[in-house]
Amino acid sequence: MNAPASDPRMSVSAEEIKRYNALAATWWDPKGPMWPLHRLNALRVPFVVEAVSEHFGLKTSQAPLKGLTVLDIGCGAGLLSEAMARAGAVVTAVDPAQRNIAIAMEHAAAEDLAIEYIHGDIDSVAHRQFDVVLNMEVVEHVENLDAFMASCGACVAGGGVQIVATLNRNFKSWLFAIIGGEYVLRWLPKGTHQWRKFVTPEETRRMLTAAGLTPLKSAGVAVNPFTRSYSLTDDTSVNYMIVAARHD
Ligand SMILES: C[S@@+](CC[C@H](N)C(=O)[O-])C[C@H]1O[C@@H](n2cnc3c(N)ncnc32)[C@H](O)[C@@H]1O
Ligand SMILES: [Mg+2]
Repeated sequence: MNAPASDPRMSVSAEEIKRYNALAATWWDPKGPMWPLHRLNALRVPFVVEAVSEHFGLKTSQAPLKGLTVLDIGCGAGLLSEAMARAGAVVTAVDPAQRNIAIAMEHAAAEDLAIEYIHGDIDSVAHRQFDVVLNMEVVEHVENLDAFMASCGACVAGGGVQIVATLNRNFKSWLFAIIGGEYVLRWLPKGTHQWRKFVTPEETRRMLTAAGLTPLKSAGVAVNPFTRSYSLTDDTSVNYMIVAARHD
């Protein structure tokens, strides 16, 4: 965490952390600035639960992920972490924005959910392995991405999975996510995303493979600007998710 920004292994940008610390207080307000993430959660939680259950051959039940350890890297104030804990997983969640972790801890306590929250970066869990690593809506905010992805991959236990969700980098994603999302519809605060930090599915697959994982499947995520609802699609040209596994 304290390494200088020029350190080629350092994944955290001070500017990003400042932005996310400022958003922490309203993180859990479904009508506040984080509302798109709340909407997205409604789509991705069932996707994650299904992909993980399928991979581990688990039967769907009230606690479909019971017994699995999950790392939620870049957890924010815990939207996905809490959903995973409710699904029965043993959750460790890490974020470099101190205020996010404070809000996350407070919220989980009020919900009576036991989640291990850590203020730190991927290095704070480098010595540990998990059945599931969730790396969702984070990589487009990270410095030195290859090193970050190598560290995330190393946290996946043998037989485990990682799910990466991010934004593709092409003309359409610039138009939709930056111009549409930040300037026309103004769903996201201006400056939320830097287009050059978006990652193509090919780049994500290459980094997953370099970390010893095998990409299994991918899905696109579409958003309807009128209903503001998210849905799964085969089109990965803007938002997408990739599931990858480490063989035993
Ligand atoms: C768009 S939010 C996504 C939060 C959460 N993953 C979700 O999808 O609900 C991005 C999060 O990534 C965190 N972040 C930024 N840089 C990071 C880094 N280098 N390593 C881990 N997390 C980081 C931010 O603090 C922020 O909480
Ligand atoms: Mg983002």
